[in-house]
Amino acid sequence: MFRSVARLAAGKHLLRRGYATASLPDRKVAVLGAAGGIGQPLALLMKLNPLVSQLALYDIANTPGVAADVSHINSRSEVAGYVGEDQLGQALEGCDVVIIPAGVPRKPGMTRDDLFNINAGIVKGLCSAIAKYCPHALVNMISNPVNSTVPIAAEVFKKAGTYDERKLFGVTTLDVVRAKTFYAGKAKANVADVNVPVVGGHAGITILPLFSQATPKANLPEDVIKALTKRTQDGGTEVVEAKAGKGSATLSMAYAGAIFADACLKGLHGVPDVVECAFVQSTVTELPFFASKVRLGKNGVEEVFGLGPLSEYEKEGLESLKPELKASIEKGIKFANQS
Ligand SMILES: NC(=O)C1=CN([C@@H]2O[C@H](COP(=O)(O)OP(=O)(O)OC[C@H]3O[C@@H](n4cnc5c(N)ncnc54)[C@H](O)[C@@H]3O)[C@@H](O)[C@H]2O)C=CC1
Ligand SMILES: O=C([O-])CC(=O)C(=O)O
Repeated sequence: MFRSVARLAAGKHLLRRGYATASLPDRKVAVLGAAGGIGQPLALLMKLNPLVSQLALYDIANTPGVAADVSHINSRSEVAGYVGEDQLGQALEGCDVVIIPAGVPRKPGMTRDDLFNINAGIVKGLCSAIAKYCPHALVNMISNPVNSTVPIAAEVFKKAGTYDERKLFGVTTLDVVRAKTFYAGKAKANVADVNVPVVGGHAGITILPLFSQATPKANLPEDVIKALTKRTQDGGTEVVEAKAGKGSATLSMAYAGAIFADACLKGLHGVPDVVECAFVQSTVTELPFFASKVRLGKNGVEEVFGLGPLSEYEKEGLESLKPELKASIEKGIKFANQS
């Protein structure tokens, strides 16, 4: 990701030794939940991103230490830690991008939806503050269940009169990261060259990798495609079980979150053809939110791409995921409007 920033800088004659970052615009990024398992490595990765000039690290506890630690890294951005609700406004003020990995993670035996009761309220509170302090920021929602937390955020923003569907994203990049890794292994391809779109949502069967569109092409047999699909859908559970009660994916999620935030920043910066999969407001199917490829630009989502040609297996997967995804979206909308 940072290689392409270097290319961008070089292309504009900004690069001599390292980044001529003084020529890059100011961009403030906040991480909400910055002291957590995802938040800490994500804070580190965002500190390394030359497109960030101010990095605000917010949590309900422990952010002063994380911020002091990360702030010693000799990269462009100024880091500040904010702790507790009293400081949330300051953390958010002037933000261009807000990344939300706040909330509880799964333990073995739980579904992402089992996190709803705690995380829905957390996300609702944070989004109310975003509507107040940085209503124009791009919001990258990581907190689970993403299939419900994104609709909750949309409802909160609608009520506040700040909703802009181009600026709200459920981060599904980890599904793409996993699909690429698993596909490269089976296709014997260089993982750096692999692309796999992943559409739908971010939980179990709602995660639909489109291996028929994977590049480079490998013509893998049907049973291998099915196993790859299942492994991608169960990728989160694989990590939850391996961590045996100590949480869910944090390091790979921080990596994925940093890739997606970087794409948002590149879009804001006017870099052309920035395309990532994300869970956004959508008319690609009859569901109001759906993950598919989106083009990012100066206003957030510039274009939501359709699904392209699907295999029979993917068509079946698409039909099977709709009822669950629809129910999760409706659950989020209902929660936001009743409480
Ligand atoms: N979208 C995705 O692909 C993925 C999403 N996740 C989700 O990300 C979330 C966070 O996971 P972890 O970092 O592992 O959990 P964690 O428990 O290690 O960290 C969560 C952090 O959120 C903080 N927090 C709680 N309430 C808060 C509030 N009101 N405001 C600000 N911060 C608050 C906690 O103090 C804690 O530091 C979970 O919901 C998890 O399911 C995890 C992996 C992948
Ligand atoms: O599985 C979980 O609970 C965390 C998550 O969303 C993922 O790793 O994809």
